Amino acid sequence: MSDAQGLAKYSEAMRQEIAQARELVAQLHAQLPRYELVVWTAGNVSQRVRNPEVADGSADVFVIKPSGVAYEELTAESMVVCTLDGELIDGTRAPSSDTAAHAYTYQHLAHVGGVVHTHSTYATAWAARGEEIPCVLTMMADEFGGPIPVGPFAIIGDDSIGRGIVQTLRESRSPAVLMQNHGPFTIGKDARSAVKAAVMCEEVARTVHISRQLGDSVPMRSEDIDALYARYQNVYGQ
Ligand SMILES: O=C(CO)[C@@H](O)[C@H](O)COP(=O)(O)O
Repeated sequence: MSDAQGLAKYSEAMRQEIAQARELVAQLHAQLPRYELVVWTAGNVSQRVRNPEVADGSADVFVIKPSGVAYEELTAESMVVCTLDGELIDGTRAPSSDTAAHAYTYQHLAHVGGVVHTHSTYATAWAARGEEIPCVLTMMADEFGGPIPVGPFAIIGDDSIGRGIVQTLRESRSPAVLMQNHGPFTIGKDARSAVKAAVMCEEVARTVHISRQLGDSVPMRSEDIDALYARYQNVYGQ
């Protein structure tokens, strides 16, 4: 299942980048069950591969998992390659059912290099309530720069989910959005960063939920959130 030309129209350098992305995306998929962010075949990870021959990014592609394949069966070879229009250009199976959402996000957020979707329990419980996760932890200020916002309810099948992701994240520093009644989508400079955001999103969703059972959380000052975010994003681990 590929278009007539497949990857032949891309440079050798880009084909090597795509091969490396297949290896990486296959490995990163294993992190979703490892951190208990998905069950069965739910969830997906993708990474953009930029085409240096077209500066506006319109000729970029991305690597994503095939739809409905068990995590233990995912390999680099089984990963599929799509255009930013969501069209399959190389792969032996149909791409993820969330391909349109990933594609729309890459099309409209040029800085995004990786997208992840999970159904992690606590973050999805907040999504079921349509309630953003308030920024009441320094860990949230570090990673999300504020609350984790809720995106609109959208049914899979067209650009709706992608539009909801983009319109929500454009208004937030957060790399995670809780799509109402569905679950979290995360973005990053690459797929590994987006997977990290998905792991941290579930962690804080759980902690803040538990805190809520014990009483009211103590709000954080915006200036403290800003300072923590700036430190973590620009200094930590450098
Ligand atoms: O929530 C959804 C559908 O929006 C996905 O997480 C599916 O559960 C996984 O679909 P594939 O990536 O296997 O097509």
